[in-house]
Amino acid sequence: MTAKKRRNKRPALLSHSRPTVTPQTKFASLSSKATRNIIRSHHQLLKAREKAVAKQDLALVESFDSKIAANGGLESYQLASKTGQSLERGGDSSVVFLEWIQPLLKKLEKQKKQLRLLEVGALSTKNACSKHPSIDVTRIDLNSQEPGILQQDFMERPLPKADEDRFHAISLSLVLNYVPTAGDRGEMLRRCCLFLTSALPSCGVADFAPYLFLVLPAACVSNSRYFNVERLLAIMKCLGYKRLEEKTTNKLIYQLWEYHPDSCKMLTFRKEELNPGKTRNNFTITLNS
Ligand SMILES: C[S@@+](CC[C@H](N)C(=O)[O-])C[C@H]1O[C@@H](n2cnc3c(N)ncnc32)[C@H](O)[C@@H]1O
Repeated sequence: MTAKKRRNKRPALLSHSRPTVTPQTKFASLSSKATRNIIRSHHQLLKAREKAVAKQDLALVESFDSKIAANGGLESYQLASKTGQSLERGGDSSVVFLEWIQPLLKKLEKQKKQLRLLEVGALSTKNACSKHPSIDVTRIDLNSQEPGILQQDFMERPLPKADEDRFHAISLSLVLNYVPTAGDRGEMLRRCCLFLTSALPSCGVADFAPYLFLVLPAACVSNSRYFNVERLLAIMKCLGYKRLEEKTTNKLIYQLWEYHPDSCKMLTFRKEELNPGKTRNNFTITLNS
């Protein structure tokens, strides 16, 4: 086997989190590499910072903060991610969500009703779900890029007091992999349950169950030492989610889950080696019962 062929066989890295790029201009391919580098180093610095936080090493935390800032911080990371959303870089993930819920949207459209969607980690007010007349989108992000995006940490969003404050769907597109610790990722999935409602405005759909739209870099589930699709299914099942749809590309895995609160179970999932291998990444999600 030639060296080139061997290189091609190497498993994907987590940071290569965007779908394959159609060959464009020289400039586009250069900046695709640049955006990947920004995304990768931001993720690496965040993870290293989190380890320093766990060790309570304040000097080290500060040094990582300076490095993150020197790299352009969350702002540069968001710009790089936005470039990833552009058409020539694989596009807007909400298009996949819309395709999957098309039949429901048609019914809502006929009745002039709307689906309430919470988009966590929103970078734009102009993506496909924002343009759909039957979707009322609430957008939040740690760092708002536009007036239509509320600057808010989902983990600190006040819990709903009434059903009108809950949503028929939540989008977590490339957000969970941004969360630096495995336990916080599990808590984010659990917290989504508290914001979901099955009380859809009557539009001829019986037994509506709310949705969670999840997008992750494919390598999180296909090439992690501590995680795989079976583990994701087990965690989601125990939280009450049932998988409806799944699509995998070279770079991303998209999933549509339906939430059924009655099927929740209290189980613990710890970090454990599931796929040994030197070239694998360390992504995982843990859950405490
Ligand atoms: C890679 S970008 C994803 C953007 C977009 N959803 C997409 O699919 O391209 C991840 C975004 O999630 C946001 N984010 C991460 N954790 C969050 C949290 N706890 N609450 C709100 N936003 C969060 C980050 O600020 C960042 O802008």
